[in-house]
Amino acid sequence: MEATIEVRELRKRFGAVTAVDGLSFRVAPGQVTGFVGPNGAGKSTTLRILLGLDAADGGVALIGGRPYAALRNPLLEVGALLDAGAVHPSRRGRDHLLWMAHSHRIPVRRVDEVLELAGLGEVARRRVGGYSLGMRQRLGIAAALLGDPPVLLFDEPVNGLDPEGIRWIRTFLKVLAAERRAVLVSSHLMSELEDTADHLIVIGRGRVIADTSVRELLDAASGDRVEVRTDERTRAMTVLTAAGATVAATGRGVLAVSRLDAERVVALLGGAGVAFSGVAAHRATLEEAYMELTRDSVQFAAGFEEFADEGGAR
Ligand SMILES: Nc1ncnc2c1ncn2[C@@H]1O[C@H](COP(=O)(O)OP(=O)(O)OP(=O)(O)O)[C@@H](O)[C@H]1O
Repeated sequence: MEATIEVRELRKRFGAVTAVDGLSFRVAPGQVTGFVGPNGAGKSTTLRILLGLDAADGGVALIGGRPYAALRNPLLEVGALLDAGAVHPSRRGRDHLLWMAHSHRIPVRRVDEVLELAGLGEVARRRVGGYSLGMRQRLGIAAALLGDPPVLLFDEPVNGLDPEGIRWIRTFLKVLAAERRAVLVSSHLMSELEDTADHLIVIGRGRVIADTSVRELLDAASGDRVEVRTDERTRAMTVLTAAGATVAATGRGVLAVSRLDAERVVALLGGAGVAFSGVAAHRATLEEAYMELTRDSVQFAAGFEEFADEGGAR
């Protein structure tokens, strides 16, 4: 099976709320693709439709070129982590996986393999009710990997994890992608995907805002700005503006210069005898780039309280 995820013109409404509004994107194998957007943007709904848990009102959602309902052996074709709290607390971790494996004719040896992969070997025979959130998250990931699927969907996998757990999941996602799987990971926080995602699909109000490599997004957000450190701000501003630059003071002793490259800035300041201690091209952070993209897409329309409630429940 082809390791791809594809969504075309996908639509979904819940009463008056349009959750997904003509969404189209394709996820390629071999890289971690971040699926990012503010709360309520439509990420979970899209993932649920991909997994056949919700029906779309229009468009298609395909795993390896086929809708979920048409997959012959779903566990072998797509793995997903949606809600790590879904396992019954009285059930033991290993038994939960054994039950899943049995119903899909997956050998018992694979159960122990994924328990080891997820770092759960030692607690596998304990009841899930006694697991920490991190352990439950790992169990969810072990379950997703049971059928060794080429396509993986993770909904907010680092939610509520401690720094060690977050580091573990990040590394794990990269390893899974390096094995040529298609890995789609949702998050409402860009910082969670920093250093992990190679590609980003940014959505807002159920629509794609950007479908871009992380590198391209950062390059675009960084623009042609140059930052200059100088104690002679007024003189520097005069010299640079006269040469056609737009200059703004961004902090104590720091000027942001647009429309001139770093080399020209150095030459102009040097030529005019203005002292400066540093000139550097500005690099936007992923968070800055994301804020810029989603500025107009944060959902206010449905009422603040509803979203505050939703946020509190997560
Ligand atoms: N079962 C449902 N019934 C009614 N409205 C729903 C339902 N599921 C989602 N919605 C609404 O659809 C919109 C999209 O929600 P969704 O959960 O897909 O967003 P999200 O991007 O995953 O958000 P978050 O980051 O908060 O998880 C929201 O306005 C939400 O309130």
